[in-house]
Amino acid sequence: MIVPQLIVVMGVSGSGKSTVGAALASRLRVPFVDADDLHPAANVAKMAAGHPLTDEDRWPWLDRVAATLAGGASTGMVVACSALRRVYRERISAGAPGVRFVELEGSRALLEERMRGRHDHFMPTSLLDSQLATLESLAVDEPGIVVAIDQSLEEIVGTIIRELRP
Ligand SMILES: Nc1ncnc2c1ncn2[C@@H]1O[C@H](COP(=O)(O)OP(=O)(O)OP(=O)(O)O)[C@@H](O)[C@H]1O
Ligand SMILES: O=C(O)[C@H](O)[C@@H](O)[C@H](O)[C@H](O)CO
Repeated sequence: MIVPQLIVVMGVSGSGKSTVGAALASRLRVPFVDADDLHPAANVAKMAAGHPLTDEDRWPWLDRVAATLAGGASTGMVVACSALRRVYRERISAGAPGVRFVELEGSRALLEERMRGRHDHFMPTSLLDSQLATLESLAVDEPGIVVAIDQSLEEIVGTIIRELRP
């Protein structure tokens, strides 16, 4: 029997959440949602203007993320969502029981290079330091895995599928 999986691909801006999340969903044949598309317009405008989001900005958005995941419980779903702090992940897990997290981890230099390499994205590279300061890496008692981003997309997706086998 195929057990539907709920997976959040998380990490700071530029870590590859959207790219890895879409490829993972395609391999697993489940829907993919980018949490960037669930932000209220005000959040996107704030980030685009170079201001980091606050917890208050993020709570309603995290609840939308959780509700979206809960809606995918019968099919399985992959969502790309920064989920930077442990309390954010707990909020998502409360609304979408059974969700597991894949943290994409890389050096600051590589993250900056990848952010600078894209030209069609609202997120300014100047926000990378606040993203890193806010990040609480996945703890050993949280459900999920940490994957290094200094490898090919195929390697990253292969590792996730192997290690998160239901
Ligand atoms: N494994 C990889 N190898 C090489 N390039 C990669 C890899 N993963 C992602 N990239 C590239 O790095 C850039 C950042 O990736 P992506 O936009 O998916 O990150 P993100 O975490 O979704 O960012 P944001 O949170 O700002 O939306 C993109 O240009 C993407 O094509
Ligand atoms: O929690 C946050 O600060 C935001 O979700 C950001 O992480 C952005 O949405 C994303 O990284 C840019 O695409």
